[in-house]
Amino acid sequence: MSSTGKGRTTIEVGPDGVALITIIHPPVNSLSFDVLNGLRDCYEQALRRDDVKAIVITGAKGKFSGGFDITAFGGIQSGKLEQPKPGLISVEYFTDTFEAAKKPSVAAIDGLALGGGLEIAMTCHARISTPNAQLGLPELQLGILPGFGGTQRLPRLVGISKALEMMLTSKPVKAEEAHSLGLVDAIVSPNELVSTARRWALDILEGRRPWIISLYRTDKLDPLGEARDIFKFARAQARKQAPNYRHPILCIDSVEEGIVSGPRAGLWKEAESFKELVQSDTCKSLVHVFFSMRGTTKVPGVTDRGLVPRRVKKVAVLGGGLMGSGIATALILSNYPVILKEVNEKFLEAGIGRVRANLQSRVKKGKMTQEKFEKTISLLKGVLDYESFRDVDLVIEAVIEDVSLKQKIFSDLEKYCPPHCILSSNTSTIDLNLIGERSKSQDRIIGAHFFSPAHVMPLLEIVRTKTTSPQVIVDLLDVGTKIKKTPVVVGNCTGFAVNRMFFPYTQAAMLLVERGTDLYQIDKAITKFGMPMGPFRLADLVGFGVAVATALQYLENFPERTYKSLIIPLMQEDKRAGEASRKGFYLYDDKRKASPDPEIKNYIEKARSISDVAIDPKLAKLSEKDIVEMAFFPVVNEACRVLDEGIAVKAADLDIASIMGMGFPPFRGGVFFWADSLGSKYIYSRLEEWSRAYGGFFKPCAYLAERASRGALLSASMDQAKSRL
Ligand SMILES: C[C@H](O)CC(=O)SCCNC(=O)CCNC(=O)[C@H](O)C(C)(C)COP(=O)(O)OP(=O)(O)OC[C@H]1O[C@@H](n2cnc3c(N)ncnc32)[C@H](O)[C@@H]1OP(=O)(O)O
Repeated sequence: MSSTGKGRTTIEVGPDGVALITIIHPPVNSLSFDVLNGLRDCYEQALRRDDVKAIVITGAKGKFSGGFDITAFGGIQSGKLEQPKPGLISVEYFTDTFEAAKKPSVAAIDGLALGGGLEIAMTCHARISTPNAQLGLPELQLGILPGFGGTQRLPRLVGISKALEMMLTSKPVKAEEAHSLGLVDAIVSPNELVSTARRWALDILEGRRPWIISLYRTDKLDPLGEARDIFKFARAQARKQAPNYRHPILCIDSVEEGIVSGPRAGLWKEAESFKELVQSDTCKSLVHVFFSMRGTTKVPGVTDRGLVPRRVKKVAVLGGGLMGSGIATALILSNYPVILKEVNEKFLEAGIGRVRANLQSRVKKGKMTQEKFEKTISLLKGVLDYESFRDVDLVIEAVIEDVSLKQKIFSDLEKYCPPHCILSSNTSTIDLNLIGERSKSQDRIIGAHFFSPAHVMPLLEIVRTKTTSPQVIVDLLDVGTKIKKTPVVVGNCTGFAVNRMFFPYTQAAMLLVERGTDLYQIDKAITKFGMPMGPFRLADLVGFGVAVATALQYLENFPERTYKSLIIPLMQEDKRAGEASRKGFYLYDDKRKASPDPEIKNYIEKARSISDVAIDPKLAKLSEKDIVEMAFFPVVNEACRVLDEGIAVKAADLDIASIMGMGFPPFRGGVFFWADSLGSKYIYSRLEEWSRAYGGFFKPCAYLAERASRGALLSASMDQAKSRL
């Protein structure tokens, strides 16, 4: 096995005869190959030494282990790191060395025991944890399955159903639940952790406590017939929820193999599947997403200056509409006191009502207790004037998209808010320089663009102007993280990053329909590609009003590449406004179920004749692949412009923005990651071909042309791209 030179494992033998093995690999004690080899060496030493009677395994600095070292996947996938032969770690190390040892071992778990971390703990003969421990097998979120025996041991410790739930959702359980499930044997305070584990290990040795080998437990397993039903149900659910994923099915298969043919057969099945999945495109994409998500808070020239985020103690939200109330909900859910300002009692009441309803829906779903509801809503205060703005640290303006109204608000804010207060706008398209035109506080004006519904959607687009101070960006990044959003910092322009990328997608769909492609086929192909819904279903959901307002902004700013379609305006004339009016591209019943509407063809024909567009026989029978490419290559093209203009700092940020803001399938790694898997040359040549046939909308931008001419990656930074020459 190759070495990565990362992390180590120490062994210390106490006078009680217990060897304490500690995993040391900051920040999360991940299991690099060095750590895994070190662990085996420590175990072998402990087993060899006569002065060692029992073993305790723990992790340094309050973390047991965050699992296998995810940075090693890149090396394995590119061939730079040799992938160990199947079974080396799960069978030879974990099963035949650790678990089968003639000396008992106990895991002392503080903080995290995730993935391979929990898998080590499950090979021990008992597990003691602190109250704040979290235990789980989140491997599926990376496109793999637990590969160190987790698919075999977890079902035997907590039962098949619970184990499948934990693996398929990737959600960890907290110590208390782990204890009630039997995954943890005792919970003790952090300062008693290691001493309790030591005693426990000696108790096992001396027969005062049972010596349990998890792999061979059967008491929690359902009888075979019932188990088969559980597997059948789990497979059906997995296929329904993630039809593009193979790894959940392979995970279920491994668990089933262990139940049907015995745990050793299960271990081998798991090992073979792990080997296959590590090399899959899904794993490559999801690992890229994992690191890219963590990279969005690293902004050169901003987060590398040693600035410490200032504490935001009170926030004001202006406007209690859909966005404002969602934003207020997100803030109070993370314990920020919020004042919500509206223009009159009626609107204020409606705004507060929306926040209450957002929280109530959590109570109904069992995600929030009534007591917590009361406590959370008490953080919200409604106001009608600016008097209580004198001590706010952050304002988020979320009124309608009206430039002069926003300008007035920002000049008012300057009068009432303290000089340190961050002045942000939730605008989704309007240039921030325009909004702040009548204000002198240019350095503290920033965009805080949330996505609807704001208390649910995970992305926060932080928009900086040329004058926004780095301190203000750092402050908002901190608030974003605290309210559990993934913040992406972008530059100021019409539509910022997400909407700019998104716009050509809907336009391409309109262009295709006007030239003969079936709109329901388009939605079907795009959904199959992995988007949560197709462009037409989405336009219905968002509402045509929003679609038209955005289109106008684009037409004004990017006329050369805005495709003008009349389909939506014609539908609006007939009071079709999308799902809210029960009629859009689809018809909606009482349960919001969408069905195709035969009348749609009339609007399409009318739009075609007014615009003098003819049906193109090629486009009338496009393959699903072509539909996807014609809808998304214009998105790639726009993403290249966004990057080239410096609106985004790095391509990976746009990958995250596309996944979290547009719903781009995470298993494709984001818009750039996907584009690079196809190659810049190919994308360029197709866009060129379409731009000759269908006009400037498809014209590849200079950045794309330049990268294609060199065969360079679209995502590579300038330096990287040049070094490929
Ligand atoms: C064979 C086995 O079955 C396969 C496996 O074990 S696969 C790995 C399974 N484990 C996981 O999926 C856990 C992944 N990690 C996480 O979910 C979260 O990082 C966490 C809950 C451990 C910690 O979360 P949090 O405290 O918010 O810190 P977070 O910013 O995410 O991570 C801190 C740093 O540790 C890194 N890190 C976290 N887990 C890591 C891992 N398993 N390997 C390598 N690096 C890891 C992060 O990239 C980040 O690095 P950075 O500071 O350079 O950006």
